[in-house]
Amino acid sequence: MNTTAPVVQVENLRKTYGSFAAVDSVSFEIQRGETFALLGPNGAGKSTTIEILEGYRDRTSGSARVLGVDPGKGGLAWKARLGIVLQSSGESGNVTVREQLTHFAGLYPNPRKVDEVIASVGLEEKTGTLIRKLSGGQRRRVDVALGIIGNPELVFLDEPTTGFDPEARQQFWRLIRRLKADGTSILLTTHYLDEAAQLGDRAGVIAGGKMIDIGAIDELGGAEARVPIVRWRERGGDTVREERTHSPGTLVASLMTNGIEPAGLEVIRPSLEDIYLQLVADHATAHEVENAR
Ligand SMILES: Nc1ncnc2c1ncn2[C@@H]1O[C@H](COP(=O)(O)OP(=O)(O)OP(=O)(O)O)[C@@H](O)[C@H]1O
Repeated sequence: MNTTAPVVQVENLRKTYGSFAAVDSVSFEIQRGETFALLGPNGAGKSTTIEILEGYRDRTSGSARVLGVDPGKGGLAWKARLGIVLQSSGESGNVTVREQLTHFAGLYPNPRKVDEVIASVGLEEKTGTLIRKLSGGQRRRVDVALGIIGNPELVFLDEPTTGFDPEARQQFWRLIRRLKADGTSILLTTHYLDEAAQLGDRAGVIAGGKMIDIGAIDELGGAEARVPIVRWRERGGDTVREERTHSPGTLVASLMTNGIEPAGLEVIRPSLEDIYLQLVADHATAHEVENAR
């Protein structure tokens, strides 16, 4: 196993359906041990990209390597090194949680311990329950458990926490951090930007099949997108004032020297969600302008 080569290498990946490009010239890499979040609006091309990398979907053109192998040609030994949590689960079976996980553990050469995995997704109380009798969120936890039971080197998580309550989401984040600490590489898609910010090392934003930005989570959108906003009320007045500035301290100091005592002072840094929404909106505007030409 080459431990320095990227676990995922994608170059100019393209998937078309007739004249429609669902994925259009997408390139990115994921390094070993890295958590990479693929973000983007509904229909952007995230699942298509992931499904190509999982070997479930053919690509039209471009190159892809997953753990050094072309996913279109990956065999069983390659599949056993991957953990896959699909967007929608087919798990509604007439077997219990433990039976299902024990069955799947038996399919892998080096599985994790079933009880440990059940505990890590918080289903200890449900080990003997039929999967079809679980709630939607609990079933989703079974999907996640099935995705990691084989002790994979690389895990694909396609919207893993949809339907989780806040506590389950926190628990899931702890699980992902443990996987990360064990050196597992992760490709995650999520519509929860706080989830991407919590878990991701880097992220790529896809819109309309194209990668519109890629980078470290705390650098996405560039420095200008991260300028904080200072918001305050002038004492005695109701009007809320706000100003974008690179140096909030200097602004507040100058207000004070000018005799303005700012009440309810807040310094707001744009969240990943703010930055993401701006990126997607800018892309949509640019697209409209291009189409109008
Ligand atoms: N089999 C197919 N035939 C034609 N178009 C398809 C097919 N599968 C997907 N598409 C289209 O490709 C585009 C990308 O879909 P994809 O599922 O990759 O989006 P996504 O980013 O995962 O969206 P979501 O966030 O809603 O899951 C969509 O416009 C979708 O309608």
